[in-house]
Amino acid sequence: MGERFGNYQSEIYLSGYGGTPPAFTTDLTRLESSAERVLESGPFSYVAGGAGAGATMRANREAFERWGLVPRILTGATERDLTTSVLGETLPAPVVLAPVGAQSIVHPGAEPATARAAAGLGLPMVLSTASSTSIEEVAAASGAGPRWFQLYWPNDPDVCGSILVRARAAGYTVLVVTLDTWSLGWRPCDLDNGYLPFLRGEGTAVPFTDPVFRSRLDATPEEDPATAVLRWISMITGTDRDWDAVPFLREHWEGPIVLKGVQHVDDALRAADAGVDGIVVSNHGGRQVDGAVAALEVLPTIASAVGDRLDVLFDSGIRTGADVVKALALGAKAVLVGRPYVYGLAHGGEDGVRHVLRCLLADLDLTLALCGHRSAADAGRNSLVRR
Ligand SMILES: Cc1cc2nc3c(=O)[nH]c(=O)nc-3n(C[C@H](O)[C@H](O)[C@H](O)COP(=O)(O)O)c2cc1C
Ligand SMILES: O=C(O)C(=O)c1ccccc1
Repeated sequence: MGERFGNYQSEIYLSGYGGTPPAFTTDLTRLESSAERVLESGPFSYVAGGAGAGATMRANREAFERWGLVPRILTGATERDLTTSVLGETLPAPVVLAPVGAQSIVHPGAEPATARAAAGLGLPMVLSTASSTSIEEVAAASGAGPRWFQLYWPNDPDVCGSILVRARAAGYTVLVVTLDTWSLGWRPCDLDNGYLPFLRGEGTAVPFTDPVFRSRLDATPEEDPATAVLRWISMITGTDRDWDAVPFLREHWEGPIVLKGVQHVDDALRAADAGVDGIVVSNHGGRQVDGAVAALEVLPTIASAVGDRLDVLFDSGIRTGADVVKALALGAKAVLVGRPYVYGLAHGGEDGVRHVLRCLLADLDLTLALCGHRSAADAGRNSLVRR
C-alpha cells in the first residue's frame, strides 16, 4: 500500500521534532550540490556530468517543467496501491534503480550497499555489467529482493554467454541490454580530469571474476591489470550491432529482455517486431549524445506506438514524485532513477540510498494522493496540461 511509503514524511517530522533531522536533504533536486561537498572532483564530475556542454542533460529536466499536473478533488484517494506489474513481476511501486557502473568511486559500500537498500524496499536494482563488485556478491547482498541485470554486450560471444549464465545462476530475472553506449560519448568534464573509472581499476569486477574472460588473457588481471582492462574495454566498446544480433540474446537468456536507450519511435517499433519484452526510453541521462532530444519529449509518441505490445519504461531526469507521475501519465509503466540514489550512496552508503529512495517513494505517494489517484496506473493524459 502506498501509505506505507507516505509514512516516511511523518517519520521525518517526528524525529526532527525529537532533535534528529534527516542526515541530508529530502529535496532530491538539491542532492547534486550537496554531493559535490562530499565527493572528490573526479568522481563527482563523472556522476554529475553529461556529454558535451550538457544541453541534453538540461533538456531532460526542462521537459518535465513543460508539463503541469492537474490535481483532482474528492476522488476517495485515502487508500493507495502503488503496486505495478511490469515484465511479469509485481513491484511495490513503479520505480527501479537504474544500472550505474563503478559505484565504488562514490562509496566503499558500492553496489552491495545499494542492493541492500533496494531489496529492503522491494525495488529491483538493475546491476550494471560495469559493477565494481561481482555478480555473485551483489546477488548475495540482494537477499530476497528482485534482481535485474544490465548487459554491456561483449563482442566475444563466449564471454557474453558466460556473463549471462552467471547472472541467471545468481537469480537475475530481467535482462536489460544497453544499446546507446556501444562507444562512450564525448564527455569534456571527464576528459579534462583525465577520469575514467575503468583505468583506475573500478568497475571491472564482472569480467575479472569471469572464467571465460580470464581464459582470454596471457596474464591474470591481478598480475597485469592494465592489459586486462584494455582487453575488456575493447570487448564492450567499438562494436555497433544491428537488429540481426537480437536473437542471440533470446538464445542466451531465459526471461524478459529489455532494450535500453530507445529514443526514436521507429526503433521502438523494431523492438516490438523483434519480440523483446520491454524498452527503456532513455538518453542515458544526457551522457551520450549532447544535443539529443529530452527523453520525456519522445515518450508519448513511443508509448502510443508500442505500449500495447511491450512494456515501456523510462529514465533520464527523474528527480521528484511529480516527475514520476508525469512519466507514468505520458505512457511509462515504470521509471528508472539514476543519479539521485548514487548521490545517496555518496552521502551515507546503504542508509543514504535508502533515504533517497524513501523520499522519492513518499513524494510519489503523496503526489498521487493529492492529485486524486488511487494507483500508479490511474495517472493518464488528462491529468496533465502542457505549459
Ligand atoms: C555514473 C553513472 C554511471 C552509469 N552507468 C551505467 C551503466 O553501467 N549501464 C547503463 O546501462 N547505464 C548507466 N548509466 C545510465 C543510467 O542507467 C540511466 O540511464 C541514467 O542515469 C538516467 O538518468 P538520471 O541520472 O537523470 O536519472 C549511468 C549513469 C550514471 C550517472
Ligand atoms: O558512465 C556511463 O554512463 C556508463 O554507462 C558507464 C560505462 C562504463 C563504466 C561505468 C559507467
